[in-house]
Formats: sequence, C-alpha cells, structure tokens
Amino acid sequence: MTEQPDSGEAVSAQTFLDQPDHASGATELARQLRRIRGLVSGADFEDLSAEIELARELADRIENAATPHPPAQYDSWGVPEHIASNPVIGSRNPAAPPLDAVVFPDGTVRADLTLGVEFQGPPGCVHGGVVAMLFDEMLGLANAAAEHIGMTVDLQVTYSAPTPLDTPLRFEARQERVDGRKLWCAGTLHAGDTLCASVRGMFVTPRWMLDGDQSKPIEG
Ligand SMILES: CCCCCCCC/C=C\CCCCCCCC(=O)SCCNC(=O)CCNC(=O)[C@H](O)C(C)(C)COP(=O)(O)OP(=O)(O)OC[C@H]1O[C@@H](n2cnc3c(N)ncnc32)[C@H](O)[C@@H]1OP(=O)(O)O
Repeated sequence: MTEQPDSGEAVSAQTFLDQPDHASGATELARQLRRIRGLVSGADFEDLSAEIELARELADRIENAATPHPPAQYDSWGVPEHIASNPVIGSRNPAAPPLDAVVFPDGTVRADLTLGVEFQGPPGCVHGGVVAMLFDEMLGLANAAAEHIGMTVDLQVTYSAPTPLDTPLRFEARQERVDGRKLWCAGTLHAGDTLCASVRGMFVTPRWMLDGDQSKPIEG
C-alpha cells in the first residue's frame, strides 16, 4: 500500500501488472544481468579476461537451454509473456530499468525508481530519450488503468530540469480525455520537489481493437 502525495489523505494504491517470478528462474537471471549491465557500463577494470570466458560460457549455456518464441501477435497484447519482454516494464528483460507501477483509485499511475549510469545522457543525468521512453510507457499504463487503450500517435516531452542519476525519481501519469478512439494523457517526472520533465501524449485505439477486451491488461 502506498500513500498518494498531495491528496492530504492516505489513498491505497494497487500494484499494476504484477509480474510473478518465472518458474524457470528467468526473472532472477534478468536481475543479475541488470547488476552486470550497470557495473560494465560504469566502472573501470584491470583485466576481465576470466570474466569474459565465464560470460561467454553462460551465454552459450543459455542459448542451448532456450526455446526462442517469436514476437507476440497483436491479439496477445498485454499477456504476461508479452509484458515480460517489454523494454520498460519487462521483468525478464535485462535492458528494462525495470519500472514497477502502482495505480491509485482515481486512475493515476505512479512509478518510483532510480536510474543508474547505464541510463546516462548528459554527465550525471538521465538520457532524454530514456525519459521519453518511460513516459510513453507510463501513459500507456494510464490508458490501461482507465480501460481505454491505444497506440501512441503523438508524444510531447518538455524537459524543465536535468534528471539526476542515482536519485529517487517519481513518474506519474493519467488519462485526461477520451473522444471516440482518441485518448489524451499527461504525466510528470519529479526528483524530490523538482519537476524534471512533463509529457502530453495522444493515443488512438486501432479499429481492430474496438471490440476487444480493453480491461485485459489490468489483470495481466
Ligand atoms: C494498442 C494497445 C496497447 C495497450 C496495451 C496495454 C497493455 C499493458 C501492457 C503494457 C503497457 C503497454 C504500454 C504501451 C506503451 C507503448 C506504446 C507504443 O509504443 S505504441 C507504438 C508507437 N506507435 C505506433 O506505432 C502507432 C502507429 N500508428 C498506427 O498504427 C495508426 O496511426 C493507428 C492504428 C494508431 C491509428 O490508425 P487508424 O487507421 O486506426 O486511425 P486513423 O483514422 O488514422 O486516426 C484516428 C483518428 O486519430 C487522428 N490521428 C491519428 N494520428 C494522429 C496524430 N499523429 N496526431 C493527431 N491526430 C491523429 C486521426 O486524424 C483520426 O481523427 P478523426 O477520427 O478523423 O477525427
């Protein structure tokens, strides 16, 4: 349970898109690979030749053990296997931060996270493209929370202050307006009290999705 700021009273938040660890251990493997990701991109080493051998052997072993599956089809959008590979929230994607979101009863989606050096753009700061990517996902989640989902057609990010690395960040997003298949959302990114960036996005529900169950992702 999380308290929503600015509301003046405690409001309970639900975990959004809960992703239980995969029975195979793939989720834990992704966590360990994220540790390596940060270390390799943000540290100096004397000699890594032994570790390279180890990593090559690990990659070979995983390749031999893997049964690759093709990318998801549109009709499986939002199922756990699809979400697992997502580059922003995918619990089994080592490239994902990952972003864990909660949703409040008013439909606000929030994610608290800290981004390390592997997400660096300007010195000491988060890359602006990474901020845009996280915003896109947050707005998509806000649409899912509102049970009107769509694909991004327009995303406008305003960067107001540098977004610091290694600092707790808070993303918030909500769906603001719906007009037929057109959806509008907005979001903010804060580091403490500093507004680092804000976003406005427009989404369109594809025609083929109109008769589908748009609440499915919430159960995901
Ligand atoms: C799909 C649901 C997803 C949700 C799943 C939730 C699961 C939860 C799990 C995990 C969270 C996921 C979170 C995802 C977040 C990531 C999102 C992305 O990265 S999306 C990839 C990037 N975006 C594209 O690739 C779109 C490419 N565009 C298209 O494919 C088409 O444009 C499409 C299907 C979106 C719309 O095409 P048409 O043919 O159905 O519709 P037309 O008639 O062209 O437009 C409808 C109305 O929208 C306006 N419109 C379209 N584009 C516009 C634009 N750029 N600006 C302003 N208006 C636009 C048009 O003028 C029209 O308006 P008038 O009805 O005439 O009033």
